[in-house]
Amino acid sequence: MMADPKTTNSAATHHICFSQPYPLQWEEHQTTVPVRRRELVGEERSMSCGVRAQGVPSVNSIAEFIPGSGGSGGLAHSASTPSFHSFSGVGSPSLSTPASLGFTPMTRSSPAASVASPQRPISPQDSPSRGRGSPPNAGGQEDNGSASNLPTYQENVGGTTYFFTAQDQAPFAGATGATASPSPFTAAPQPPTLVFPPYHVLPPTPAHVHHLRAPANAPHFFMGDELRQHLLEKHALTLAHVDPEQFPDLPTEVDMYHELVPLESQHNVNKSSIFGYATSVYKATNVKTGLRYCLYRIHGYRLNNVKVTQLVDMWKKLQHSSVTQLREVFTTKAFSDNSIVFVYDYHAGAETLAARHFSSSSVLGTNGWETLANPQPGNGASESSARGIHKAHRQNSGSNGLLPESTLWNYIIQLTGALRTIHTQGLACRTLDPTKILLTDNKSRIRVNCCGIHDVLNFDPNAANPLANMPQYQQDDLMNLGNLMVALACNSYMALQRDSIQTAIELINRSYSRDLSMLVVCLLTSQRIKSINDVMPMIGARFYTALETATQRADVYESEISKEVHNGRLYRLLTKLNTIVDRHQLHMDTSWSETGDRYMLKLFRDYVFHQSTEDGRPWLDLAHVVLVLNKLDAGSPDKICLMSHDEQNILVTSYSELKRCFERSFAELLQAASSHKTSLS
Ligand SMILES: Nc1ncnc2c1ncn2[C@@H]1O[C@H](COP(=O)(O)OP(=O)(O)OP(=O)(O)O)[C@@H](O)[C@H]1O
Repeated sequence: MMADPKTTNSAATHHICFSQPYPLQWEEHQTTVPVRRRELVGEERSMSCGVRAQGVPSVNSIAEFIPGSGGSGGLAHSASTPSFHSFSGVGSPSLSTPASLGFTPMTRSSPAASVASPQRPISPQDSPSRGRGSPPNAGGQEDNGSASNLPTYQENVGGTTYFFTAQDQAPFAGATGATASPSPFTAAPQPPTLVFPPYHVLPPTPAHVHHLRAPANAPHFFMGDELRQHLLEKHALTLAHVDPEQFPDLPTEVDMYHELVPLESQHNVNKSSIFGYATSVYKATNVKTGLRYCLYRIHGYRLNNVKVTQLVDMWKKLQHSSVTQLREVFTTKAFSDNSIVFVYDYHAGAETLAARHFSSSSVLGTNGWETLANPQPGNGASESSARGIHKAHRQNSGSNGLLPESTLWNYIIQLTGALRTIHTQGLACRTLDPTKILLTDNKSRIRVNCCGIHDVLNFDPNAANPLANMPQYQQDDLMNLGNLMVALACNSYMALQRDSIQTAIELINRSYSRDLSMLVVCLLTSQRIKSINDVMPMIGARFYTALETATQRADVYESEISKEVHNGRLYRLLTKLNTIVDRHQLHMDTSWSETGDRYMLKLFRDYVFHQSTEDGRPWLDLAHVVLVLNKLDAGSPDKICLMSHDEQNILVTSYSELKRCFERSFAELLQAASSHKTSLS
């Protein structure tokens, strides 16, 4: 379907340039190209190649966007793709940051800031001009700031400094009789100039990430389902409340915390085997900051010496990614007793190692320990031993019901990292127990929990030096690490019983590499391991594996974030657009959203979201939405044809002009909003 060239007059096309000030009636801008179908709107791609944004669109180029005109029979714009090269001859639009549009930008760079004008490609050769006063360096090179932009050199001859350019150098050398030799000042080869896309578009997943995970159906515009699900679960848990009627004993406020949520199914009225007191754990919200914390309450404890604050302060300062951070300690009567509360960072969805690896029944039971400890013919571990596989290379894969060796090393590396920091600070962990180690972030991260509680509960006010026993406690940490590894490797607490430990070591010896069993034996006997630093050589190259895994994970996360960074920007754009379009009234003016800039934006909104195919079906194409919103955000000089609701007129404009309409309209809204506030106050 072609538009009739005869119906387009020059006066009308002049108005298309929008050189006249607003507000204008929309009819003043219109071309009088009659159209017959709603799908007639489209983008004028060809004009971006040479015609300036202020130029007059040719009738042919308008007709190019009429569906079917090219014989394709579909929507012309659905096939449109951005041509980054088409901007080179066109005046670059004045681009503004999202902040200038009124909202605080979330991203570091705005489309404008990061999109280099194609007319002045970014070159790393740029340097400050001499006029700015940077003194020339002897023998150095600097920009002379002249129009020719030739580099200037300096040379000191007999106390006189001569400045010359590379061009001058040959005659200069000749005049002084110097031998012609290759100049050390020869200008470096120019690196290729880069042409950046004129607006943000999401690049494909980086190849190194794509080939890492590569699920064939991974969403391209949004983060992967697995990560999304994981984050949503954490958000939900962080925001979860409990019905106060279900917990009538729960205080509404404890010190600076409220919205308490018990993290255990029932209060642990039995004394904790670790601390010797009854304990309760709650998620709570800080009243001032709204941040979520974990309150670890020790029932019926009366603090009677404030000297302990010295140790508490040391723990508060200690920071490590594998230690749950202690924030503060206070006593309270809010629970109708004397309780002491330790406030730690809250990690949504955290699970203890005990819950993960030793189910509640198996903590007391054997968890298959008997079978594993006394292998029968047919048991995988004994068979591999019989075949004489070299132990140094054997790695338990987990197929025999035991934990994979890689998991154990992963735990060892994180736990020894935590211990190293704790011991370096002169403290000791004292809680290396499966119930006091948290698994977070899809079970890949572990954190030592409840640090500092022992130090407070067992504080001796009469001790001259509260840190005097720390070396002994640090040795205990190493022993406890050995015990923890035995329990995890044997899949049972039973292995730690005095008469079982030898059998447990044999099982580890049979089922895991020699390195692992050596490490466990050394930890339990304190033979070769006198301090946590002695463990490091025994871990050896496995650090590289851990580093590699962490780096790969960081790569994947960065790739996922880069998808969402554009979504966040477009979300802000859409939010603003919707505050303008179809607004019922502004300053009691009910026609505000139907005239001038706002009318243009309304037609643009329809162009983005409400198009139909030739046979009347909704045309839904996310790529189209993303593309045109990006062009609007960057103020691209590309042309766009909008159609009136009565389908009688089309309007040719550019994204840069639409962006100006958008900014003016939103500024009006902002002004109206703030003036209203002033008048109210
Ligand atoms: N900092 C924290 N962030 C999130 N959840 C936590 C945090 N600390 C503890 N939890 C959760 O609270 C629950 C109870 O912790 P607790 O230390 O009491 O474990 P436990 O197995 O009940 O130990 P005990 O037998 O000594 O009472 C655990 O499920 C744990 O996941």
